[in-house]
Amino acid sequence: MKILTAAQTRAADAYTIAQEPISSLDLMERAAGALVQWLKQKYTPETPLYIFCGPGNNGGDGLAAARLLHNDGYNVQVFLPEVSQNPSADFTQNLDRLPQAIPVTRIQTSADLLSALPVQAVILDGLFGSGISRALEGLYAEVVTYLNQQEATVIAIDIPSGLYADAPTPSESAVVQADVTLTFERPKLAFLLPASGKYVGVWHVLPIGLHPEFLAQVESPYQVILLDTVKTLLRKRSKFSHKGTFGHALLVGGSYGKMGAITMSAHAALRAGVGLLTVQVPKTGYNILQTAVPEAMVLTDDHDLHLSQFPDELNKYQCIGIGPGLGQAEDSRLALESLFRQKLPPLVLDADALNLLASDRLLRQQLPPDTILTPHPKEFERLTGPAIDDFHRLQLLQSFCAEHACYVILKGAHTCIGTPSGEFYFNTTGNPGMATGGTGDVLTGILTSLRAQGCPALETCFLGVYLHGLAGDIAAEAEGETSLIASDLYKYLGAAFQRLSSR
Ligand SMILES: NC(=O)C1=CN([C@@H]2O[C@H](COP(=O)(O)OP(=O)(O)OC[C@H]3O[C@@H](n4cnc5c(N)ncnc54)[C@H](OP(=O)(O)O)[C@@H]3O)[C@@H](O)[C@H]2O)[C@@H](O)CC1
Ligand SMILES: [K+]
Repeated sequence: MKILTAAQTRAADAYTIAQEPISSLDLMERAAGALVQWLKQKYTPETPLYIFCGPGNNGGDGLAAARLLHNDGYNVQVFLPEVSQNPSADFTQNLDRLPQAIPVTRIQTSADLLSALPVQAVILDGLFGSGISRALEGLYAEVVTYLNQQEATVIAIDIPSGLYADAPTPSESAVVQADVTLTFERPKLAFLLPASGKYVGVWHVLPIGLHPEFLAQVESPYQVILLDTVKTLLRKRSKFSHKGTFGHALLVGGSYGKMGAITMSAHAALRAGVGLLTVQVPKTGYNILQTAVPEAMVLTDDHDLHLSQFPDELNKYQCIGIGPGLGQAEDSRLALESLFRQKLPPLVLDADALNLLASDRLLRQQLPPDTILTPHPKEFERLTGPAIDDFHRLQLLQSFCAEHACYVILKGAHTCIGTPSGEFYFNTTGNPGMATGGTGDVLTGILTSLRAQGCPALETCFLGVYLHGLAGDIAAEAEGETSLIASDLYKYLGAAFQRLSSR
């Protein structure tokens, strides 16, 4: 699903108004109707609803929703911060249509704000939407600060007020801290990035019927990965298949004190369906691997404690995953250097393999094309240099992927896949319980396994990150987010595959 910029959203709006055709006021009515439908499913008419409306169309949505909710018997009050400004036409029309029975409080100074709103109340934030053009200051900033102090639930209309949809929000701006954001038609880029996403709370997309022709034609490098896409990538196992049909993967990693990492990758690779798995570890890891993962074949390095070589006959593997628990010994860097000079099957690089790459520019230049790299933001910035903000980090991601013709899976709350041709795909599964040691090792195992089974690089990234997050979500349902540990991810990977194929 494509993500649109604020400018593209305005263009979609205009296109829909012209082509459907529909008046701008009726389109606002449709947006308000979608809000009201969502709210009615969640709250009873007795819930006190406090609707704060700014001067633009976001405020217009709030006013239209106030009327519709009131007509359905809901307990609604409206608050209008009064700042000398030209309100939008649709705001004015909806203010004129507001039933007399709805109490309206005009806020001229912060003294007009009530002391505290009831805890069980719901605040609708309709101050500003995607039309924000500068930092929120003065009375608006005071209203935002007041809203952020309330214990009542805050639901942002379209986007938390003050937040920029597709650019860095000025640091001096007041921004509403929402519990829930009900956004129209498409999520906004700001929802998916850490510095801005923290204001958004849980977000839901409400379709409002923007013109499908426009949405199909508009070009955007930003997309979110949804279930419907991922489902189509799952392959059925044919009756006459055998273990050779599902590829042979090689995982390389582990060092003294870090054998757990490569062990978890191995478990995950097997659970993700690879036919055969070989794991190369330093001698110290032999018994550990053979005992913990009896399904895997084990090769040992000449070195006792860390890796210093790769096995011969690499062409018998369909994918090599390198990095979990590897360590950063000079021997291992030299081994990578000689590996990159060979003709290789597809690679997945993680953890210390990325740190070794970061420390050696020449090694980076030899990175084989189509490699999948899986850094977290710190590992990523070791490769590219520091990012000024989340948007700059995306630019760095784009240029790194283009320069090295590789796929980078930048891990985070909404993991982002960067491609050699400059697109960004954001994942929608996963939860904060997964912020625990070893979950990245599990992802490496899944990706290596899928790639070895013949999945092309981009599809491997889609399926891998989606399944990894989904396994995390199922694990969190069963174990709770706090107690979730990395091994739960491969424990519930089978359930994730099943859920994906049954939906
Ligand atoms: N296509 C869709 O999806 C649909 C979208 N819809 C809704 O429309 C919303 C977008 O509406 P919008 O363009 O009127 O913008 P919105 O944010 O309400 O206000 C802009 C006003 O605020 C002003 N202003 C800006 N910054 C300011 C500041 N810091 N401090 C003070 N003032 C500031 C600005 O003034 P100016 O910058 O011109 O000086 C202008 O007057 C969108 O989020 C959604 O809710 C639906 O109704 C229907 C379909
Ligand atoms: K808002």
